Amino acid sequence: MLKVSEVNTFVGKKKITSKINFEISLGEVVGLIGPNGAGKTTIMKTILGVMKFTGQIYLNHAVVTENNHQALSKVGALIEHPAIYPYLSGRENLALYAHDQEDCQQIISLLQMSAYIDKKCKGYSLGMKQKLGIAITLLNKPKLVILDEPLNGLDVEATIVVRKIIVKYANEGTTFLISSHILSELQKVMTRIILINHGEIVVDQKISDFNRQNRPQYQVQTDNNELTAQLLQTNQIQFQQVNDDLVVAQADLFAIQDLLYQQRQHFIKLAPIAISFEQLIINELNRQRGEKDAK
Ligand SMILES: Nc1ncnc2c1ncn2[C@@H]1O[C@H](COP(=O)(O)OP(=O)(O)OP(=O)(O)O)[C@@H](O)[C@H]1O
Repeated sequence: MLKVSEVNTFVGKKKITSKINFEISLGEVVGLIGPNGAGKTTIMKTILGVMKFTGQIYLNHAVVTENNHQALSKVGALIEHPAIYPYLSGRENLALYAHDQEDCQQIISLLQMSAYIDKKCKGYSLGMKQKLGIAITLLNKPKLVILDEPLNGLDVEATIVVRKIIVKYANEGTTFLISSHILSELQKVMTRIILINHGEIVVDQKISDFNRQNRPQYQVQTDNNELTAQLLQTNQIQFQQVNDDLVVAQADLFAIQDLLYQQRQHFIKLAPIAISFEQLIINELNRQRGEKDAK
């Protein structure tokens, strides 16, 4: 539904992003992740046709250019601060965009804004404004919703409410492109990760593949750890002894399983070593830096 092809974005003559290529399908929740200044907001603004760029962007096969925003009619976006009129109530702000009262009321209820939606926005807290900004993006059954740091200023309950509404809309076919530094939250909703660094995409994977690939080590115990250690040594399979566990590479698991079977030994423990999602991202960025330095 969204195709970004060979996109370079410029501010004046300065190139901000380079050769950006990705495609997003219906109902995907894509987490756009990367360090400060990596180019996440720039990519989002480029898709919205408000940056100078080369390359092609297609939304449902219709082309987006700096001058042609026709294709964006079914796109909701919240980038930086929500555009809210302070002297109107939340409901009046929503009414400026809403085509359908019922749709509008449902969003107010789902985002739990009923208690303050008829009050003037100038009295809203940061989190209340942020929720209203998110509500505006969800009006009129959008096909694509772009959210830049949507959890800014949200408390725990509001964060859960927003998470649930994202999952609900995605299940109904809305596609999301979300950037957030709160990785633990993003991890709960995203189906795909795009990791960007220095204006380039360095990872573009289904989240399940990313997690699987990055779980490289397992803790192993067998019914005779001592013999197993000797067996691994004899067969030149690398391992570390950590307390009662033998720590081995995921890549060696099948070979280890075969050896144990031949020797009539059995696993009594086989557990992936859990690495936090934050750590996985840091590891990946460090790996990229290492590769760059080696060039
Ligand atoms: N208007 C501008 N003029 C000059 N440089 C800009 C402009 N907008 C963005 N940049 C530069 O482009 C790069 C990417 O910025 P961008 O805001 O896209 O990063 P980001 O990944 O969203 O960062 P953050 O996580 O801090 O929000 C940065 O180096 C930034 O300084």
